[in-house]
Amino acid sequence: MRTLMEEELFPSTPGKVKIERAHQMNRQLNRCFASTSIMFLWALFLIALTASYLSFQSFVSTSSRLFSSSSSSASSWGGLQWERQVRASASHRRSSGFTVLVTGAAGFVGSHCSLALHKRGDGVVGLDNFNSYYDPSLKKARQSLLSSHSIFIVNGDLNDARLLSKLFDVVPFTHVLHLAAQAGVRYAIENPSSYVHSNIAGLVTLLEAARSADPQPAVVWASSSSVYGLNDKVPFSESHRTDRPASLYAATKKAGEEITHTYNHIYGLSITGLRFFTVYGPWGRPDMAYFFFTKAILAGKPITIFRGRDRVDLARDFTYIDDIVRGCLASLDTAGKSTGSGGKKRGPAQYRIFNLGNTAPVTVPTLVSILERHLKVKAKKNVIEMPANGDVPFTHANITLAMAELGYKPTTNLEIGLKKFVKWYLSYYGFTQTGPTSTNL
Ligand SMILES: O=C(O)[C@H]1O[C@H](OP(=O)(O)OP(=O)(O)OC[C@H]2O[C@@H](n3ccc(=O)[nH]c3=O)[C@H](O)[C@@H]2O)[C@H](O)[C@@H](O)[C@@H]1O
Repeated sequence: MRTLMEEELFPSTPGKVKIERAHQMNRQLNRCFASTSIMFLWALFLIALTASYLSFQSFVSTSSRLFSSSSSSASSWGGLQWERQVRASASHRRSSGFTVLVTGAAGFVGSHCSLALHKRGDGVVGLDNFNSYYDPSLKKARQSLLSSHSIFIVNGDLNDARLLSKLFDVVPFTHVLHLAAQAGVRYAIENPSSYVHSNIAGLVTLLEAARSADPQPAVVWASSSSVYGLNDKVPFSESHRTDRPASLYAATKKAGEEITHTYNHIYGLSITGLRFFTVYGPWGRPDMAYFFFTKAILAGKPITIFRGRDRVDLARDFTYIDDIVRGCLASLDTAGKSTGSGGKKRGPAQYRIFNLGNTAPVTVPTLVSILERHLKVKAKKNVIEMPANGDVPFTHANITLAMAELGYKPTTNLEIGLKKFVKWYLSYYGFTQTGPTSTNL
């Protein structure tokens, strides 16, 4: 039995009218088919477009992870949301404000400088690989603090050239404050390659990105008092010998001074190297003696005090963090512009090196007695001869140059500085060492 539809379309006895009607129906159906196919094609096109956008986004973030170096914490960057965060963080609030890329922004000096720059109205974008050289939860806590001031820290490694080039594409940085490094003098015996990775390879990757950037930023970076090595002329002056480093750490910082000179010479990058002298204070580094002595003294555990040959006490020109921050900001303020563009030097550029110290060395036993007083706990002390592991017997900065050119003038002595440190330490860790109790600076 045929259905009515079949009757209409395929009459048993062909006739003109029926054929005409059949053609009419065919045309309607064809029109209908044609519009459905167009809609179908449009739908396919839209689906393909969405799919390719999504896969591009995932490619960007996957490849950024793949190409980032072997930092212990997986980096993540890329995508529109990420670019928006970077741009927002980079925008300055004062007229002619700076736009500064701060490397090592979750570190001790980096977090303090980022906050100080932001507070005076400059734009700051941080970069940090959050490695586990020391407790990453302290780095995360510093990051939270910066984030509460709308400062964004990109999670990535200095050796990730694609990330650096992306950052310079997204933001025309006026300055780079390069503080990311593998720090610590004695750890170089245990893990020498980490110093080469961060302080040599990472530095070169950063300088490559900076010299190719348009505009080229001025670079201010952290060298170290350790470059004076076996120099025994005191106080240490920038013109003294620095060709006898006592540790691999010192050697990589010294190499950094030569490498930055090369980029200044060839590409016209404006360079300021700052030789920091044993920086200490709130939110400090747990690998440094004043920090882990505090932890041990509170826990009733013994501390080891190194002593030099002939029973001479070791001494350091301990420098308080706020003084160092002022020195860093003054260096940025007085930095000349880089002179290159399109990867080529257009004229000579500024190259400077400054000591940032306190000019008042204090012996390690005196440091310990100040801590005992502030903590109101007696330390259990083991005094041993300084092992041959990279240490130097003393440091003492001549800061005449920094005073003249940066207006640098340290104002906090070790007694006051350690009091502030202990206050922060107790509020952050409490007495139990179980974890943070506060995150206020
Ligand atoms: O100013 C610098 O260039 C360097 O300052 C510090 O290095 P350092 O001065 O050796 O600081 P600490 O590791 O805190 O040592 C301070 C003093 O305590 C002594 N110390 C260290 C550890 C220990 O168990 N016992 C001990 O007596 C050291 O010999 C040294 O004299 C930083 O750790 C380096 O990253 C930085 O570059």
